[in-house]
Amino acid sequence: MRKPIIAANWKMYKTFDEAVEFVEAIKDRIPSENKVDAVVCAPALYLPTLVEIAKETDLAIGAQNMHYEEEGAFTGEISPKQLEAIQVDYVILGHSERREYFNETDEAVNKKVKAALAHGIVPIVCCGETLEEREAGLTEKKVTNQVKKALADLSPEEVQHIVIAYEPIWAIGTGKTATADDANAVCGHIRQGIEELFGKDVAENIRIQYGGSVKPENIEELLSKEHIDGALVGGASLQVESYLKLLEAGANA
Ligand SMILES: O=C(CO)COP(=O)(O)O
Repeated sequence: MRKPIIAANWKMYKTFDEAVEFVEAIKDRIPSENKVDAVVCAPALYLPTLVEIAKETDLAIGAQNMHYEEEGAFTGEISPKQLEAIQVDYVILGHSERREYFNETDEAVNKKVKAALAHGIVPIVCCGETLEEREAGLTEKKVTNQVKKALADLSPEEVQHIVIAYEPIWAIGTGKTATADDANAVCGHIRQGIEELFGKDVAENIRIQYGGSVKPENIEELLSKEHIDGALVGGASLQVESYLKLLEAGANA
């Protein structure tokens, strides 16, 4: 059985004080690490502080993006080496907002995935279709292709450490959730694609999250589905009680 992973993606929300207050408020209320992996992916400039506060608790801290180079003349960027040095555990890669607004390509995502793994950071690799693609019946093709390109040239051993997040773009921040059955079907296709590329064991072990308007009211049904192993949550991860309810659902799934 795959352990659920519930990750908050705070995006560009919260001031420093609000972020600190949030992590202080939840750090001793996280369900056991044996039952659920709890992650908060915060704006980069808060990471060292949040890692320090969350130390010796069951909460892990993640970044929302990174560059693939170790270091260099890349003004404004943050490297995997820098994240590793402050003990960041996870990094979200290839989020649709980064692909859309910052021109992130499948090729760049692939380089970032390799760089994260080389630095012991778990990549949460995002994929998902637009509404037009869904209506044209292209969902599975789009999503499996994104995953295939993100994981290009990796070994089965490397792939099993990765987390995939299926986030239909039309469901992000819109209040529209994919039905649990639809989300499960796409996650099942992703798993199938991974089996074809990396074998049955990897496909059975890799965790696939659903993201897109996940909230305490719908998470249980989503997590009850065979191929959904967690959630990547934006809006509903910004309030303490709401995030804790999501974690509870993960721990009980
Ligand atoms: O993009 C998301 C998480 O990465 C989903 O955001 P919402 O939960 O706000 O729809």
